[in-house]
Amino acid sequence: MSPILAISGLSKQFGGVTALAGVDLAIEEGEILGVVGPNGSGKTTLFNVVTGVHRPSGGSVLFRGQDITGLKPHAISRAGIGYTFQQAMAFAGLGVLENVQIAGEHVRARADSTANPWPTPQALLDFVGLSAVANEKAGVLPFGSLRLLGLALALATRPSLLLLDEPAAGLNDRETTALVGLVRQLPGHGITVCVIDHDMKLMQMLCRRLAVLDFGSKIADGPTEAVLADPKVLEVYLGGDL
Ligand SMILES: Nc1ncnc2c1ncn2[C@@H]1O[C@H](COP(=O)(O)OP(=O)(O)OP(=O)(O)O)[C@@H](O)[C@H]1O
Repeated sequence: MSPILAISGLSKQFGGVTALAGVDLAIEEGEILGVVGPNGSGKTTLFNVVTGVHRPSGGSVLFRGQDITGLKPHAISRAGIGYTFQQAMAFAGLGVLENVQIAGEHVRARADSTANPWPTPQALLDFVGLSAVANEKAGVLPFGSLRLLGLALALATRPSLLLLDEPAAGLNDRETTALVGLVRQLPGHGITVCVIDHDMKLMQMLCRRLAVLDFGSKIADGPTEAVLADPKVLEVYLGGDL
């Protein structure tokens, strides 16, 4: 089967800084792929280029065979790629349920008419465990709940590929376990996942495959345990948190 996302030779320069130096990466339909690498290795830039936040300096991104390179974020979202940010992006003054309603409002009627696992905003809140605070203002939610709301907002756009940027940053162990439980269910609902995180325990729990970036280049890509034992990867993390 062809990959849901095929990234080829992707590069991005910021002035004299090479954030991505010709990355090839395929994300297979139905998998949870992890992307790791030291600070500044290009992980967030990779997501930002795929989602249209930044235009690449070179290379291409194919989503289900369609060239989406350099399209605007709204067009990429409409094509079916969702994204959660490191900072939760809810409207603080609006209710939790209202936020989910708004996020789902501009979703195109899907041509493939696949069943929606969460046909209402309320069903999405049930899924992420925030029903009890549906009518609270988003701005009063504790940090962990705000992250879950971020996940609900991304799912409300009905993505078939979801990119998660450090979804567990700042969460306690209980919240992280809850998040892992939710993310693991996504492939069963037809949603492929690609996740960036520094927490290798989290990545081992979530991902069967890891890709490793270093200075904007992919230095490893394969089964999680093999990648974490790869001397090239160990060297990059020497003295780090592996
Ligand atoms: N908007 C920007 N303008 C200039 N340089 C940038 C910009 N965004 C990223 N960079 C640079 O590109 C390189 C890659 O950054 P990026 O944020 O993608 O790394 P990262 O792997 O996500 O890091 P972290 O793990 O710390 O989040 C870094 O050298 C960074 O300083």
